[in-house]
Amino acid sequence: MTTPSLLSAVKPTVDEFLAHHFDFIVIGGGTAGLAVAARLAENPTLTIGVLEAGAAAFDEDDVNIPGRYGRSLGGPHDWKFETVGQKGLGGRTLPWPRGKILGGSSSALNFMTWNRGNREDYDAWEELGNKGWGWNDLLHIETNKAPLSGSNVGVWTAICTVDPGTGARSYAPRYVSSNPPRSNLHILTGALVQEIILARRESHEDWVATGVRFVHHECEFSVSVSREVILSAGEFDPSLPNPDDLKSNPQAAEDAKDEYQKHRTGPLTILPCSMSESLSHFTPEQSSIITRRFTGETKLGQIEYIFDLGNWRSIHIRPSSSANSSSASRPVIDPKYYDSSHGELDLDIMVQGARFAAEMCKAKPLADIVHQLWAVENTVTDWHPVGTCAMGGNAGKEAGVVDERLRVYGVKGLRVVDASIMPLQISAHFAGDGLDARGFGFQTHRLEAHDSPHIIGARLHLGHTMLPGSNS
Ligand SMILES: Cc1cc2nc3c(=O)[nH]c(=O)nc-3n(C[C@H](O)[C@H](O)[C@H](O)COP(=O)(O)OP(=O)(O)OC[C@H]3O[C@@H](n4cnc5c(N)ncnc54)[C@H](O)[C@@H]3O)c2cc1C
Repeated sequence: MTTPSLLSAVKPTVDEFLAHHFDFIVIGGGTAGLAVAARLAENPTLTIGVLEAGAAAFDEDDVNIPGRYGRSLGGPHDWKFETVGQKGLGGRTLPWPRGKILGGSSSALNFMTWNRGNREDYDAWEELGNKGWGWNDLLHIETNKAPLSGSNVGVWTAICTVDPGTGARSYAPRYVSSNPPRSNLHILTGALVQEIILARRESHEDWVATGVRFVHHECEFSVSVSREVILSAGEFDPSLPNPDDLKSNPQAAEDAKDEYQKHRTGPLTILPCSMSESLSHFTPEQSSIITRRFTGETKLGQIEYIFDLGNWRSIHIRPSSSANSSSASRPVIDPKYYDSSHGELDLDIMVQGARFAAEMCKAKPLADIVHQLWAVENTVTDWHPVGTCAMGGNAGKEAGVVDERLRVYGVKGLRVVDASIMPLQISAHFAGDGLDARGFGFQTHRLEAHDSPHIIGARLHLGHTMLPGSNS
């Protein structure tokens, strides 16, 4: 994993990083961030910088060894977010782990399952007006091997992101492991970006992103960029405040304006970054697509049954630890399980899924190995949130944050490139899968909800029964 090109790209000091003049700055060296950085670096005339809040952990067994998946949950490479209390779950809060590490959630945390959604998932994105995001455009695939050919209904074996040569986890830093090394790509780890610096373009309504401010070893730095800032910090950026707050507080808005005019600093220099709560309100176009999905007219999978051979006894989550940042700066994560206007529908899907699973479990061989059926109160997160900076499509900024080229509305030189841009949930893992992190002694059925408005493809895991002594 620690190839010479990777080592040369990761800068040991902030001074070495700041010695370069960047055309592009990528905020977040995660799953999407490193992919976009590597693609840009293929052009030798460009200089690209990546700022990643977490550490590089190339030689850690819990990261590299596939069989140790799940052990990093709740550890130093996890942001350790949690939802607010969920009314629909009897007030329970759920831990929402996200990767804080070079490689992002693909690195330390994710479970390496690799699959694709249904053709209809992507075509729905395009139908909303996001040109180029339909199945045919995204995947020029000649192959016809289900489930990779646009229909994931039925039974199939998922592909895993494990390197067949080394047997190690294959994750995002592989994007930047080119040979020969790319001398135009520079990565700084331990760099927490706190602000995207915006300036008003002369005689324009629009803003332009000119650089970013970040903290490294408790010192503050800024770095400018000649072309674009690319935000790839995942679905929940804990540091970047939400300028929507200004809308409900006229005095704060006035102060911010004043501060900006005098000093070119403050909240107005920060990008919009929606949270999932606002996304529970669908546009009519989104609602009509979602309604269609549940009428039985489509062949889109709604429930995923995972025959899971994992053993969760050794996995621990610290549910409410906030070791990394103050609670004030943490995002409010409220997926509104079983609670919003679509809550009844979500619950109905879960109940039907559980009933069907119960029927399946009466038949051998499952009947011999599954002991109990878990009820809805055991619903846990499935760790695939999307849509916090969604593509707006036909409805533009009324429905989202970026256009179909992932450019932030109203700001020049700023894009968002990560899972947050997906406007609707897909019926697949997208870089994953969940686990029962609470270490049940008896594994049975477990209900999991896709963490997005709203549940498309709920999961019901048919885990194995814990066998005596099987705690390796
Ligand atoms: C436990 C778990 C299991 C999963 N299992 C699977 C699976 O088996 N298969 C699958 O397909 N998907 C799985 N997923 C989902 C998948 O890993 C994520 O959806 C995907 O990695 C998201 O990619 P991203 O680029 O949007 O964000 P990330 O990969 O999370 O990258 C965001 C990066 O930005 C950094 N960052 C954030 N804020 C800042 C800041 N202010 N300054 C600097 N850096 C910042 C973060 O530290 C992180 O490295 C799983 C997820 C989890 C949590």
